[in-house]
Amino acid sequence: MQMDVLKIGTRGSALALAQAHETRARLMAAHGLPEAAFEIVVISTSGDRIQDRPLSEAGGKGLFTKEIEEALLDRRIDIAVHSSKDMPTALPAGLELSAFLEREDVRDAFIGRAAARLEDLPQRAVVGSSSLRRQALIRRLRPDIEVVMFRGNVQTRLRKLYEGQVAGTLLANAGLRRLGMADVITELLPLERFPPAPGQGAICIESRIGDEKVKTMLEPIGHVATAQALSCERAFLAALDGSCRTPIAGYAQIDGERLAFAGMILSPDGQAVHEVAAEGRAAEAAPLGTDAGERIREKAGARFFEGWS
Ligand SMILES: NCc1[nH]cc(CCC(=O)O)c1CC(=O)O
Repeated sequence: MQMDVLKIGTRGSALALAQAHETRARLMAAHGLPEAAFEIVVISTSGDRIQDRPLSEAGGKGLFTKEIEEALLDRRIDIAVHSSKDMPTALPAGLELSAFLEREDVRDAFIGRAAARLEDLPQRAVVGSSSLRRQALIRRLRPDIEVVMFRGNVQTRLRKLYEGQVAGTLLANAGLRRLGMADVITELLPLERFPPAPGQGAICIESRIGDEKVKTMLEPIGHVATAQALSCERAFLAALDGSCRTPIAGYAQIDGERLAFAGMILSPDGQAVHEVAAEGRAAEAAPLGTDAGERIREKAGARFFEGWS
């Protein structure tokens, strides 16, 4: 019998390909299918092409997903594999996040050259990061440190580090692990002082709403607790209006039927910080996240989100 090939869309970066291969491996194992039952389709996105300015200025998160979502809608691919962290809260009509793979470790990793630990860096050391959240968290902890924009893929960033352009950089532990590069890490940063970005460490799969064949395929590889955590974190982000110039952290932990969420927003210099906590039933993940987002908005005041552009 002729079998349909499931087309898996992904960006072409090493991390994106690792995530697509992991998804394919899980689908093969869950369904006893050969590799030939899948085709990995690499799609270049505007986010991959823009290298000369911060993405938050060029249009933000959607830049990594637009062309891939067009391919989904045009049926050139059947599923798209993404880092949840890079997904906008609003998806195009007709598409949904239909599965989340079990989450990796969510912590940020420090890769230091001048010192193994971030807090042991010399005064006024230069650290590279293009994440608004990481920049603000570093400055909050060490106002003397100079944070410089640091873009490019993981390999490029590490080369710049070892060439001596910076004394250290921060990357997601999850990404380094998926690349088999966790050995470069010199410190795993504690969650309390370095709360992760919403979605960090979780691979999500996007597909067409109503595609029953895909839904059946994905069912066994989806992880319920990760989906609940992500539903809370994405609702939190959406309630903050996705104001992509504001550093935002948010992390939901699931323990059986219970969910605990911690959220934080910061000024870019790390000196103004607002925190929010929520606890409740995992089944109510989304309303808990929305409520946390509304509460932190209220605490901070509308002007907090306008002051930093
Ligand atoms: N914005 C790039 C991006 N998107 C997801 C990850 C890491 C992997 C993950 O969080 O799942 C990274 C790189 C990084 O932050 O180090």
